[in-house]
Amino acid sequence: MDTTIVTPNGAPISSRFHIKTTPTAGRAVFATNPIPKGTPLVTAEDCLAPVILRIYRKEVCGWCYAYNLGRPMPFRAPDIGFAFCSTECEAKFRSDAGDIGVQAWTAVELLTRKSTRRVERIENDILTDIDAPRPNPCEIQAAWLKAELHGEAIRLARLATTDATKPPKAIRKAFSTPPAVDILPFFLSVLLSAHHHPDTTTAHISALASTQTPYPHASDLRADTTSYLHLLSILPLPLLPLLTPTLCLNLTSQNAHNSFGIRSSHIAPFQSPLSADPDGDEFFGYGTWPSASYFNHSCAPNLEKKRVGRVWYFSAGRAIESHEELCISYLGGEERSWSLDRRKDWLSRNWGFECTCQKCSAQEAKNGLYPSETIQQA
Ligand SMILES: C[S@@+](CC[C@H](N)C(=O)[O-])C[C@H]1O[C@@H](n2cnc3c(N)ncnc32)[C@H](O)[C@@H]1O
Repeated sequence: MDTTIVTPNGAPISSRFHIKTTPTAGRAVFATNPIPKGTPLVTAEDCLAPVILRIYRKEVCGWCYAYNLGRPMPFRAPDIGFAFCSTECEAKFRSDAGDIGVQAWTAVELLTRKSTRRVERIENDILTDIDAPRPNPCEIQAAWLKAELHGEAIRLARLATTDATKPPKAIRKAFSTPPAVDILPFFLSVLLSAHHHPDTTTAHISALASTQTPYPHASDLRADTTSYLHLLSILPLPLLPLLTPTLCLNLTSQNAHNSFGIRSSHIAPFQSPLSADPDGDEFFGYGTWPSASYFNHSCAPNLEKKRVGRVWYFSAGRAIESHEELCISYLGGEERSWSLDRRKDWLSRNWGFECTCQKCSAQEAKNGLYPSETIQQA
């Protein structure tokens, strides 16, 4: 077994564990010494590319992701299209975005609101596409090349100072397709992070595991290229040099392997968020935390994870031996009790990998010996 120790950009550093390459599951985190149950291991505060789905924007705080069982958040910010649980959260959002970020969110909100009625067309698009094969790397490259050429025309049009009352042709052509309302914020939040933290953002994203075929359907690829063109058409000019097809494609490729769901967590009144279930049912968005992205999945995880606001906490769920791999579960709630076949199928379809965790490997070995009995119990 390959035992090379690696230190990817943005990965956590600790005396309790290190990151090594594995033969079957990319890089993984291993204990360097025995770890007692309950030991805190990683606190991930580096929330990157958070997306709160548009349909939840009024119910979920745009900064700390608080959720009050579907009731609207008390502080609405219609200019930027978010709602907040407190004025402090709104102030933190605005300060993190900076003036240029607030301008950018306002531009995205205007575009999204103007075109909400046309969004139905996107949904129909997805339905027609559902049985089509995943776009392959050549198709992906061709689509982005086409977008890049169209994008060049938009950049030139925006740089040319003109008094024309009508938007230039390249921009009108981009707007002939309705906006992908949940992709625009995904690209924009990373773009702002890259603008404010140029040294770390792209380095941390590029270090993450990625895939060459991140788009489940051709409509997902179209949504990305369209969002690129829409953002080029509306964002403040100083952000445009950072917005490139490479950035967008890298983001989507890495997101497919590293995003954490932002869920309701079933926080009942008076329940401490630390004791809530982080995989609670309601899925209202997702985000990437690079420092939390090196834990592989296990169907019998030895780590527990909790999200409190924008921070994920990872701790030992049981006593862990030296050299043991530290794993979380990518399955939520009841999915953890599914059969071996159902778990494997779900992980393969949603995450794109064949699970090689110890529990699955042991069950498969057993099934090889006694197939019909053990599949029922898995
Ligand atoms: C969040 S990343 C984990 C770190 C990753 N192994 C790396 O090299 O950066 C998730 C990816 O790791 C791999 N992975 C995680 N758990 C796995 C498992 N149980 N079996 C096989 N591959 C796994 C898959 O490629 C998955 O998409």
